[in-house]
Amino acid sequence: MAIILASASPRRQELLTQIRCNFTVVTSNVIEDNTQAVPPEKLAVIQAVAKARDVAARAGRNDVVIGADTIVVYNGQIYGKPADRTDARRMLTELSGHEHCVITGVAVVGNSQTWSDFACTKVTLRDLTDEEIEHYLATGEPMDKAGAYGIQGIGALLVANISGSYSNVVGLPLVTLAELLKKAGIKLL
Ligand SMILES: Cc1cn([C@H]2C[C@H](O)[C@@H](COP(=O)(O)OP(=O)(O)OP(=O)(O)O)O2)c(=O)[nH]c1=O
Repeated sequence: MAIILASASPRRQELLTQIRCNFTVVTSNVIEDNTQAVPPEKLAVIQAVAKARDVAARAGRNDVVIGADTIVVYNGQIYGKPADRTDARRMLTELSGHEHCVITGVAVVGNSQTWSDFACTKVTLRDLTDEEIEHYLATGEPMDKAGAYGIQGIGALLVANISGSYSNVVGLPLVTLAELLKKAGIKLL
């Protein structure tokens, strides 16, 4: 039995390493579509399940595959990874000074079964000046991150408040994941 992380995200790899989980990485070929007409929590779970199942189809029978999908939700809108710098600027301008939700769907696939769940963390960005947004864009950090910021990086300077799981914001809610892995017969602690 081996644990496979179906993710290209270095943050997810770091979080799994942090909890001393032995795993290998196989990236999925799933193309995300944040325009699907389903509630945001469901969208994140659907995409996490799709990523895990895509890799599970190519994995061994006894392997356990983890998939995840992170989105930001504010004012009824979904913010995924920005398309370009203009899109990142728009996201940061809209999120500035407001509380939003970071939702990560997680899926564990093993033994032809799927277990899935999501976590939701409330994050408030402080009021950002146009100059601060430009400086942050210039770091390049926003480009591969949902909502165009990374709480674990320079983006920490944008965050006024967080309520809920921190690892969820970084891309993998570890307590939620541990519960799913337990159902699949894997105890982390
Ligand atoms: C809000 C926020 C998001 N993120 C990241 C986590 C995710 O990697 C990314 C959202 O993109 P995802 O589509 O969830 O994941 P990904 O494309 O990076 O990787 P894969 O699909 O292969 O698993 O945003 C941070 O790193 N820090 C943050 O503070």
